[in-house]
Amino acid sequence: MSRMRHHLPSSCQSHPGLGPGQEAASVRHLSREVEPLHGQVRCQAVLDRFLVDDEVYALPVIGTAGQPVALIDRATFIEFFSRRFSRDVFGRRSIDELLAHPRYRHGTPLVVEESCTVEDAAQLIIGAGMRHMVTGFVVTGGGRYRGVANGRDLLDIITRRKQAVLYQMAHYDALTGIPNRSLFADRLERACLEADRSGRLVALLFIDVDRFKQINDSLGHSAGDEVLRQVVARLKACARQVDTVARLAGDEFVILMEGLGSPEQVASVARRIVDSMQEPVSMPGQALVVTVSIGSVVYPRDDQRVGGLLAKADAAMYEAKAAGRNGFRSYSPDMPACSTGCISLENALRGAIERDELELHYQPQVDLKGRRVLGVEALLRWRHPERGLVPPMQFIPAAEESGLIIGLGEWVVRSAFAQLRAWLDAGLPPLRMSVNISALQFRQPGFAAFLEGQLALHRLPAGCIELELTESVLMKNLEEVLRTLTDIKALGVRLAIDDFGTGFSSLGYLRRFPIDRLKIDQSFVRDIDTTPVNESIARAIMALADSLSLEIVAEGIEREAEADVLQRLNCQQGQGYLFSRPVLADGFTAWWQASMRDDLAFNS
Ligand SMILES: Nc1nc2c(ncn2[C@@H]2O[C@@H]3COP(=O)(O)O[C@H]4[C@@H](O)[C@H](n5cnc6c(=O)[nH]c(N)nc65)O[C@@H]4COP(=O)(O)O[C@H]3[C@H]2O)c(=O)[nH]1
Repeated sequence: MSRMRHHLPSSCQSHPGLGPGQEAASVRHLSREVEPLHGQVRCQAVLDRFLVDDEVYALPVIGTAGQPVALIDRATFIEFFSRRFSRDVFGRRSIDELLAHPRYRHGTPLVVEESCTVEDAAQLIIGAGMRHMVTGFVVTGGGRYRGVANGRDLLDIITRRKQAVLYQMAHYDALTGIPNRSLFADRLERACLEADRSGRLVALLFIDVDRFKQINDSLGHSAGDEVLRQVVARLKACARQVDTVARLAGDEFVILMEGLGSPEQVASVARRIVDSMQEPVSMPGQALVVTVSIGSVVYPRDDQRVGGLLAKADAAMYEAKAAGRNGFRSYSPDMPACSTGCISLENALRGAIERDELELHYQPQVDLKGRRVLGVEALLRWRHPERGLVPPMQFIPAAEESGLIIGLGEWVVRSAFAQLRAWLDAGLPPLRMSVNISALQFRQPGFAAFLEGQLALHRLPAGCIELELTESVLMKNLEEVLRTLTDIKALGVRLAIDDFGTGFSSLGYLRRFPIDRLKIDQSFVRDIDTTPVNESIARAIMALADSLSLEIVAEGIEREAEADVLQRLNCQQGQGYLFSRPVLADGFTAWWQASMRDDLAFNS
């Protein structure tokens, strides 16, 4: 039996795309030492090892010259062994005879040097055949056998790596490199919890660059960007090392100060910032004086609710602006709770259903080969009277925080079901409707009963409905989640995991939960034709879905080249702007009918 040896690519030691502080992980960390067996040993010994040690997923076989010649994986072996005839045959025969069995296809092992990076190992697996994702591979050090590694652990590491890059993108501001609003919100919450325990104070400084719009409009965006970068450098120089300097949006910054003994320290930092701005900002060919207005608030003195602090610091900042800019105000209760620029999203969202401001947009899911419509995803939009069409990511987090998502989510289910009924009544062919369900909605007692009622009300076959859940929904209270999933599944409704790969990606739950489909997150689909690590991840997810008999759909396909790669990887279903953007029901109906006519014309 021949053995495949793979040489370390030159890129092994470092890898592009890693975030700061991330080092290239090697497969050394993945290997488990498993004593190899010899080909002459009886199969009974293999079975004994698998039965005794739950953690062993594959056993290496060593040839006469001491080189690894095969891997016997648990799943295949146990399956063969437990067949009635095999129990006698394999129990008495040698491993060599087992490996000669035509149905035992996992003989040839993939051999990888322990210093190889996990990304390069993934590439090797792709080259050698995805079965190694299930069987694992042999790890050698200096050419000698060191252990075996599990393909799923490899996938886990690559996914976590990708998550770290996504984390950086999701939590840090790209222009200035400082924490963004989301990371700041997280740190603020933790700082206040700590203050409750320690009895110390937390302060927020809300900083707005004066007349920034004019700078941007007159000098251009790149000059505006440079001003913001230099302002950030000064804010950092004035803050203490332990403080968080974050960018909220545009020209709005915030400094979070924790562990304060008295509020006086806040004013002195604010004064230092105002003073530091006296030095002009140097731009190519000119020097520009930039000033800032600052408002501050102290927790718990000014507000005991974490959620109210930012609005109060903002209100204090507006007072500083109103007093002539280039100055500082600390919050006092006679200031309006919310500044003129601050619109309470939560209040505006309350009553959005009654005011008929919500809309569902529909985006098709197609079969990548024939481009026929297989299903449609309902996506929520809020048509705000002043702001226009608001995308869900701008209001769903607030709706989740306030609990409003439960009412909104029910509205989405009712409306999507009614739309599907309307399409069926209009004589259109049945299609699958996917609906996003938030964690809070999913955890509502009686959620499955609500679904059952809506299915009956709209006379829909349950198999036409698919709920899209994010991984985070599934990760808490596993037993309870499993009960709800089982109740929903009992109705016949399908279940999909949205944004697969970006969350916790615990492979354990995939096996436990009655999931039908995985949606490969769009961050892995983006530029898959030119980004090998995205291709590796998509391929690995596909192999995983295949081994667990799950359907798979790729989201966020924008270009033909991306669709081509996905098809080559055997992904059969896709969704994305390439086929259609999410549109209102009428727009979708027209698009759908046109695509059916094209199909007919093509086939006649
Ligand atoms: N760049 C790019 N984007 C594409 C492409 N194709 C689709 N998209 C966008 O990708 C998102 C896919 O939805 P999702 O992963 O379920 O992610 C959804 C979902 O998690 C959440 N959401 C939307 N509607 C609802 C809802 O009714 N209930 C709940 N709980 N969440 C919802 O908001 C997220 C964002 O929704 P949208 O803004 O509508 O953004 C949608 C869609 O417009 C493409 O080719 N390129």
